[in-house]
Amino acid sequence: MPTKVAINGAAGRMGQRLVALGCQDESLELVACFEYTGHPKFGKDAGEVAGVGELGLHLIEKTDEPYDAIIDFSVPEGAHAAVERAVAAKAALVMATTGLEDEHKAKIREAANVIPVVWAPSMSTTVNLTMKLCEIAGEALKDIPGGADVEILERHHRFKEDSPSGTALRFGELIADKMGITRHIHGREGRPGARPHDEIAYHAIRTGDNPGEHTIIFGLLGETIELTVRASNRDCYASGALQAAKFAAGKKPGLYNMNDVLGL
Ligand SMILES: NC(=O)C1=CN([C@@H]2O[C@H](COP(=O)(O)OP(=O)(O)OC[C@H]3O[C@@H](n4cnc5c(N)ncnc54)[C@H](OP(=O)(O)O)[C@@H]3O)[C@@H](O)[C@H]2O)C=CC1
Ligand SMILES: O=C(O)C1=N[C@H](C(=O)O)C[C@H](O)C1
Repeated sequence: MPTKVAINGAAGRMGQRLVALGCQDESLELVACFEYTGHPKFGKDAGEVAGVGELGLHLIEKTDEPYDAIIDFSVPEGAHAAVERAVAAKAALVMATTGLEDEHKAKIREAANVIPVVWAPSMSTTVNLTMKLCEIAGEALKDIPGGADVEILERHHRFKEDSPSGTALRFGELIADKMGITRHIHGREGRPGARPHDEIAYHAIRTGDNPGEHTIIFGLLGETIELTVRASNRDCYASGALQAAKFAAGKKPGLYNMNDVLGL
């Protein structure tokens, strides 16, 4: 039986790619495409909005159709609504929206007591693999004589609303955990003085239509290692999210991440 999937934020940049890839995947069935009522494309056919032709699925706010999983790529308020929908439908939730406030995060954790939730700031295989590599680097360099300076650069399209990216923050958390770092700073200006080793600095670049890239620098005295991961388009995130929906549907309640989905 195909996994029945609903998409929240279906008219957005990511929502459109989920519709486009989802309608070609025989192992799943798109059953609902949600947007809020005031959206300029509300009521239109989601396939036409996504540029793949009419699918007979309209951008709606409510449905009586049952679904096994809901995927959310929207905004914090939309994510909040998706959690409520998932719990009410007893469906799995794939949470991809970033820039969430603490109250939204608490709501997701609470939902994981009653439904399966896959929650990750990046659904990309190569990003999640790079996170593993950074954990290895952090562990290996944590006590290196002279210290290793960690700087995280991220580059995204001009329309992105949250900074730094959720992915950059996750890279920082994972590395900080391995290296025992507690100070996180965002950019530098003025005369901050010599750089202490026990800090991670984030730099967010916004330019053009970049679908997302991250560079993690470990700077030593005399040598440097940099790990870069770059999306060529959004399909790496969309296909990861569809895979996560199939993974989570029917699983027992709990919080899962993309390592669980990808077997990393
Ligand atoms: N985890 C991952 O792998 C990835 C995560 N993301 C994250 O996903 C999110 C969406 O990104 P992107 O698609 O580029 O953004 P878009 O702004 O293109 O899409 C978001 C969509 O959600 C709509 N929306 C706004 N409010 C609601 C609501 N209450 N309910 C339902 N839909 C709503 C928006 O409408 P309107 O335009 O009118 O506001 C828009 O159509 C971001 O947080 C981004 O960081 C992105 C890529 C990968
Ligand atoms: O907004 C985006 O585009 C992206 N957002 C996610 C993030 O904030 O980490 C993931 C990806 O980098 C694309």
